[in-house]
Amino acid sequence: MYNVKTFNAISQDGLDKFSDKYQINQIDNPDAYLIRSANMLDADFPENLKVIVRAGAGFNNLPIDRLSELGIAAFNTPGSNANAVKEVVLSMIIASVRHLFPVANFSANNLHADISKMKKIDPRFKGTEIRDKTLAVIGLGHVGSLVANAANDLGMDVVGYDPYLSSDAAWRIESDITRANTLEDAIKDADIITVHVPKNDETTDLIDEEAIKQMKTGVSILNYARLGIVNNQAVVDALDEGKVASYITDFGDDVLMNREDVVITPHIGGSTVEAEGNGAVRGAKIIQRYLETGNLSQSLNLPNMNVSMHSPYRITLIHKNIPNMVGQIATKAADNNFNINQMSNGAKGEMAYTMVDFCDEPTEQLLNDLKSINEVIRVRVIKRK
Ligand SMILES: NC(=O)c1ccc[n+]([C@@H]2O[C@H](COP(=O)([O-])OP(=O)(O)OC[C@H]3O[C@@H](n4cnc5c(N)ncnc54)[C@H](O)[C@@H]3O)[C@@H](O)[C@H]2O)c1
Ligand SMILES: O=C(O)CC[C@@H](O)C(=O)O
Repeated sequence: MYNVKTFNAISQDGLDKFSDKYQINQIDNPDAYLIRSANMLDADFPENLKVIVRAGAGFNNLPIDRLSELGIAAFNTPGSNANAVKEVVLSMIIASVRHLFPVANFSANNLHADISKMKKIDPRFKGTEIRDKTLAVIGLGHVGSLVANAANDLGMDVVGYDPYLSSDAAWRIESDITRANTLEDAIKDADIITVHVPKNDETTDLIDEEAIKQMKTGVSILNYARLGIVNNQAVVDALDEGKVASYITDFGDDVLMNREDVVITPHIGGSTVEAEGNGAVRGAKIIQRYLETGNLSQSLNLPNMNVSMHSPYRITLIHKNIPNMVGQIATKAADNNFNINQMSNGAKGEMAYTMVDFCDEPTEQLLNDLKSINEVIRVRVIKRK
């Protein structure tokens, strides 16, 4: 029996995907965590924990280096909620240029007023169209590429910026979208700018005072990525100066409160029934595959590995990516008189992962010998079903 602990509200669609070999939230020392936005940066992880899946895209709530040191495989589910974010971002762009929030507030507060007269005297009620306006999309991954394509289809002139664009993402982007070589090139002529990058050291304050200086007066900025990618104080100063017209974000902050030129949503970009279902289902599949076969793909800290299990026993080893690990592992097997049926190894950054398949059941002696190899972090035995 495997044990899974969940954090946050995990969609039942995902929980239903676990087979009857899994117990959910029954014990405190589980094999797997399935989480959403729960902050794990300072968490203590139970000794038995082997895998943690963040159902969603952003993984800045996971201490990836520490998880690697503990031999815990980490995953996210990028793309599972990208369509949800695309839809809310496009809604917000249109709501912004048509001033729909102040207009709706006005109507709600003036039920008995003569609205047609107010329409003539209040210039806020005349919006603009998005067609032929320039949209800069910063980050063209799962979310950014969908936003860029959809805005392009609605007649916007779209400029994308992503210095690390993957070839998969490049294929997804419509050919008439302009690709900028620098952030400045992307934002300088934009009427609207939307950020879709991960939060990390490089992207913290990506949109700061200097970046705002390079923008056109009257620009609108959207941040549905993470708090801190846009420097909120710089935006507030630019709103006060009239340089920025509006700021729309999924991440509240004291400096943004009580302003008519700011719209805040409470981190709901990926909160749709479909998106939460997608993330939880993917999470449940990742956990079962990793626990039952050792195979994995697109982990945040370990290499891809996909080898069918033809032998009755498999040992998986998480270790440092240094010379002669495979040699030492093979030698320990030979010293214990174990014949290797299959052996695979891969590396990702400083981490490496080796899977060794045997006909015979691994002995305590073999396992202890493997654990004793310097820089081996975790040794696990999997028995074929
Ligand atoms: N509001 C929400 O609920 C919500 C939902 C989903 C995602 N997000 C956030 O949006 C981010 C993007 O999600 P995604 O699914 O598109 O992720 P993704 O990994 O598919 O795409 C991120 C893209 O950003 C690019 N990038 C990285 N650094 C960059 C930089 N300095 N300048 C320009 N581009 C850069 C990458 O090359 C990649 O193509 C997530 O990391 C997450 O923080 C928020
Ligand atoms: O899990 C959530 O509610 C938000 C997810 C979103 O921020 C993400 O990064 O995928």
